[in-house]
Amino acid sequence: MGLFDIFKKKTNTAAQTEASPQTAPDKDSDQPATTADSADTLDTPAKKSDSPKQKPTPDASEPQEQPTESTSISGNPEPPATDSKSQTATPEQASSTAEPTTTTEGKEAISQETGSTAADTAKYNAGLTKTRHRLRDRFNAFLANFRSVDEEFFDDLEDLLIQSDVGYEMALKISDALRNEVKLQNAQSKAEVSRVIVQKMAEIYYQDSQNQDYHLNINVQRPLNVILFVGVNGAGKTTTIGKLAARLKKDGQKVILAAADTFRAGAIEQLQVWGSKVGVQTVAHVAGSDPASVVYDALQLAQQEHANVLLVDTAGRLQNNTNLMKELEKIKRIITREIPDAPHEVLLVIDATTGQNALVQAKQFQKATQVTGLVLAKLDGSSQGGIVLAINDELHLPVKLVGLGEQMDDLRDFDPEIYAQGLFSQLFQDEAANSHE
Ligand SMILES: Nc1nc2c(ncn2[C@@H]2O[C@H](COP(=O)(O)OP(=O)(O)OP(=O)(O)O)[C@@H](O)[C@H]2O)c(=O)[nH]1
Repeated sequence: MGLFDIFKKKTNTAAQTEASPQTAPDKDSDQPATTADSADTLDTPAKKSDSPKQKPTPDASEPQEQPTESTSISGNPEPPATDSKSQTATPEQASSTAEPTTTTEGKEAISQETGSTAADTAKYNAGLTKTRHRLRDRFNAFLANFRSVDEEFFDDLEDLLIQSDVGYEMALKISDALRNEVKLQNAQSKAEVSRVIVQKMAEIYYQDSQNQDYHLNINVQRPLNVILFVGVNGAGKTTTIGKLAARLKKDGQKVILAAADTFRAGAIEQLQVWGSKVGVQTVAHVAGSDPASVVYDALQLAQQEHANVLLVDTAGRLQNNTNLMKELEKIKRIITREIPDAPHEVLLVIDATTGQNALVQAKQFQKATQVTGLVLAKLDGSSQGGIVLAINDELHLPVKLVGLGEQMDDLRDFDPEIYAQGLFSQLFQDEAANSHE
């Protein structure tokens, strides 16, 4: 049975949950406290132009020197002194909301193919609703104008795919593959052509995904797993950490959080609130203190307490700020000095609603630091979830986790198969309907 048939079969059997996804709320309104803060912590880059076949170019401002910021980074190898200002929130302070929201997951049968439950599939399908509808609408509009399979057809298809955020390279790859396939299968009618398009998109996507390691590098045998979260302001780092902590704790892991986003007072509190909700300790210093010192203290505590996982939040930063990137390097140096094979993951959190900008950000962060994987947050509020295809294809960076809402239970491991199914399932249905024409 081919991939197309597997998808078709699954599409027929899976519950077609089309629940309206939660809308991503407005970005955290907390403002940085200092002017240096606002200069250093840049907003998400401007939206991409709609002009077709415009290959996305990185933000005009490539990495460049910035004026010295008030918190100078010493060139000396640390260690930062253990700070007496260090505060940790105890699990006992956890409120009655400490437990993750109850789901029926435990009762669900686990798919032998993907290891995911039917509840996961339904969650993905719901989260991908906006993306799927956008793709379907564009796809249908494109096919409504179908006359014949000629060069103009393939040009228009490339435009459609680029505008659907699958990425420039991926769009060309799909259209090239289709040229051959349409000839090979002698597809001429609208129904035949649409079937081949969907089939090929799913196949190319699936092939691409085969070379990626989607698994989070957490090894229970390791004395301590350290995961560093990076990304621009408001992407969803803190929320992802909170949700991941809840999941790991539920799995029996001892987790500690490090509030190394000392740039924004609100960010420290936000992480502490998550720590308290989940029932794990959060190591924090006062706002404005050296983030590397927070990480050092958190490493000490995690080792003393025999924690399994340390999740480190960092300040929202854009990669074109050299000082902030140096700060991130310093954090990494301290981690590696304490635990030579750490950090075990550097996860770049990107906001799925930003479409092509997510790809631009990922490219720039990849240049500046060794990102090992991506978290695609706010997939539920995005109509541009096809960006996963572009990121996979252009950066060869695996998406490891996806955020499908703001609640504790709204984080999932990235599952390429359910993702592709969620993205293409509606198109398959349409293709089936078309075939009756
Ligand atoms: N719908 C939805 N909202 C999300 C998701 N993840 C995060 N959010 C929301 O996005 C907003 C920003 O998330 P944060 O976790 O504060 O982002 P951050 O990257 O830590 O931001 P800074 O602390 O400013 O660097 C918050 O309102 C979150 O509730 C998600 O998967 N789905």
